[in-house]
Amino acid sequence: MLEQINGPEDIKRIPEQRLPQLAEEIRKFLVEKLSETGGHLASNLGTVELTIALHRVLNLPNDKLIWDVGHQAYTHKILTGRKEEFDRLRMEGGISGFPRRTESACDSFDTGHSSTSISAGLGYVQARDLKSKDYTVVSVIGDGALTGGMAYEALNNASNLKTNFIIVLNDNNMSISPSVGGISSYLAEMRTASAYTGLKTDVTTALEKIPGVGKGMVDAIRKTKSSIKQFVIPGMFFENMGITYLGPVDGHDIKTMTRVFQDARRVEGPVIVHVITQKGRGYLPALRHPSRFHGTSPFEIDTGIPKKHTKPTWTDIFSTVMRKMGDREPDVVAVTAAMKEGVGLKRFANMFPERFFDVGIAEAHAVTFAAGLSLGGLIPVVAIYSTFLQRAFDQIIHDVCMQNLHVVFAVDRAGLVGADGRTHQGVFDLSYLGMMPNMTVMAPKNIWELSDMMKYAVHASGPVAIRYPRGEACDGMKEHRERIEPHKAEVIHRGEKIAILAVGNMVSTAGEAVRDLQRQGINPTLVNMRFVKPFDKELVKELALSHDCLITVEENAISGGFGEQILVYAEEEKLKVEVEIMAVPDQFVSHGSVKHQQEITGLDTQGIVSRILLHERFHPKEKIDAKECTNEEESLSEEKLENSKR
Ligand SMILES: Cc1ncc(C[n+]2csc(CCOP(=O)(O)OP(=O)(O)O)c2C)c(N)n1
Ligand SMILES: CC(=O)[C@@H](O)[C@H](O)COP(=O)(O)O
Ligand SMILES: [Mg+2]
Repeated sequence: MLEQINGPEDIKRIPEQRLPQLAEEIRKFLVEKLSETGGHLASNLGTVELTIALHRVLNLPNDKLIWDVGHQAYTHKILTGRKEEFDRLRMEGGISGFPRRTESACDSFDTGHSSTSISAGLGYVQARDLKSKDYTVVSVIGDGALTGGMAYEALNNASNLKTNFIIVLNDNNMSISPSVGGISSYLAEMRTASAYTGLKTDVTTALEKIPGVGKGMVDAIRKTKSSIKQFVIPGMFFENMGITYLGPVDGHDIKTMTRVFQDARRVEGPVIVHVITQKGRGYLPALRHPSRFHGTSPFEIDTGIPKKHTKPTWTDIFSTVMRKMGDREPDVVAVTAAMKEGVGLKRFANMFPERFFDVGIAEAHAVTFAAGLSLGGLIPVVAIYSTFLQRAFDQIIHDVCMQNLHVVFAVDRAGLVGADGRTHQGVFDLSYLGMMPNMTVMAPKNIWELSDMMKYAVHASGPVAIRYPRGEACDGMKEHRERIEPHKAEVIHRGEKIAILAVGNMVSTAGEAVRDLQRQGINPTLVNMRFVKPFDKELVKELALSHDCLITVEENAISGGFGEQILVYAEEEKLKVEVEIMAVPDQFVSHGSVKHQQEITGLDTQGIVSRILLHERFHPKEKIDAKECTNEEESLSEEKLENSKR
């Protein structure tokens, strides 16, 4: 039946009784495709029927369907004519793992970060009404995403709306790990309440329909604040805010959901449809281990076991350091914003549950909460992905840096992240952290340095951030393990004329480039900066005197990054040295492998070599005389060329 689905209208042509079979075909398709490509499997297995029901009711692309986070929109992509693209899901040139307006007219809003869907949907609604347009707006938000503050700001704002706005709460009782906090308990209570009373749709609406009893009784119930009434009427929290509540509805029953969505379209005002789904449904390994299959690498279908065994990641090293730190440092506590597994705090959480805090998808709160922990005498280690820490920009400045509080930021996934693409690139942290007074920013070159930096950070004072990338950790350069001294860089190799100032993971890449260049008779100096802020000014000054050119290399946006700091410093100090910056150009970098992303941004070994070879004056004399130099510029791809011209 799946072959009949090639565009948004096709789902409406399938007879209703055949839809459950279609749902199973879609699940099989997803498991097969993702076993090869990897991707967000568990959430997508849970939203197959929900998506079918929504597509039966809505008219896309006229109606607007907004997926929160967007990691659960694979069935939506299949139903809107993109199933043939799944072989290249999240690969360079292939479809994104998230909704993209440039990919399809049926994608109404680009997502990737959590808890934005209600705000965006409400914006669409207000624009629709002001411009007298006629379309339905639906925001689909998960119970995990509903732990994010933005969702409440938007609900608060939506509550006095007089026209239709549908919010579907996709409740699978899971974030990446089990959902945490009060809202999770509240939703659990609603599920229990409905099971107890046997009520499957809106109680207040149902009562209103009873002649002679309805409205008065509903008003009385609405005014009552007793916990008994809360128990009897699921959704009272929303109803009290002026948002009609429908549900809970079985999120795998297409027929009932279709009916409820049709009802929801008739509500004049905001309406929440509470849908209960199962994360990982239909594939046993994902059902048993929904966190592990939240985002998966390619796996064997029979067992669910990953196809490729990887070396320890930077996150694994951080995880081990934190576990050991937990034993030795009783004041160290760990904070995550719903990413216990992702940031490697699971073992710490198991060993020191009272010193571990999962605050939900609430990065801004996590940081201010850590400020309080610090003032209370603890040493909080806040582990958040670089891209999500952007959410807490103001909190880091206002609540941590301004009070110069000792908070350690473990900034994971810093740099190019690969398959998640533009929404998740961690390429801004050196810029946004580097601009904050009092902040120390460090980046390790290898696993031992990450461990040493963590120890240094925990014993330091003031805010300290350590940034490290996604993926396999560098276990080379073990012989270079100088003690970490405040703000001091480490000279890896003394050469001449050119000095490469490399940051974090770029040190090993630059090391390879140096070896390559040495074979060509060029012998650059290589420095592991270690501290991006404050950086080693003494050394930079000394290198400026002894070299013609300083080349900075960082996996961060060019704007406001490390290179720009060096440039400004060189100007301020009137250093007679050329400064060149190698960094991520001023553009969003799409999904693909990290290797590809490094290539197109010029941040791979070859990119560094080519950049240095562009300077003919640094070539060995005999080579220039013999005119043996190849014109590297010609052999560069257009993208690389753009990059090297910067
Ligand atoms: C701001 C932000 N923080 C963290 C994440 C990482 N993240 C992606 S999905 C997810 C869990 C979402 O849970 P839910 O909305 O319930 O969807 P489910 O995975 O259960 O389908 C998290 C924490 C994110 N995308 N954005
Ligand atoms: C959708 C989302 O934001 C997360 O699931 C993210 O994709 C995880 O990324 P990692 O695979 O790097 O942990
Ligand atoms: Mg969920």
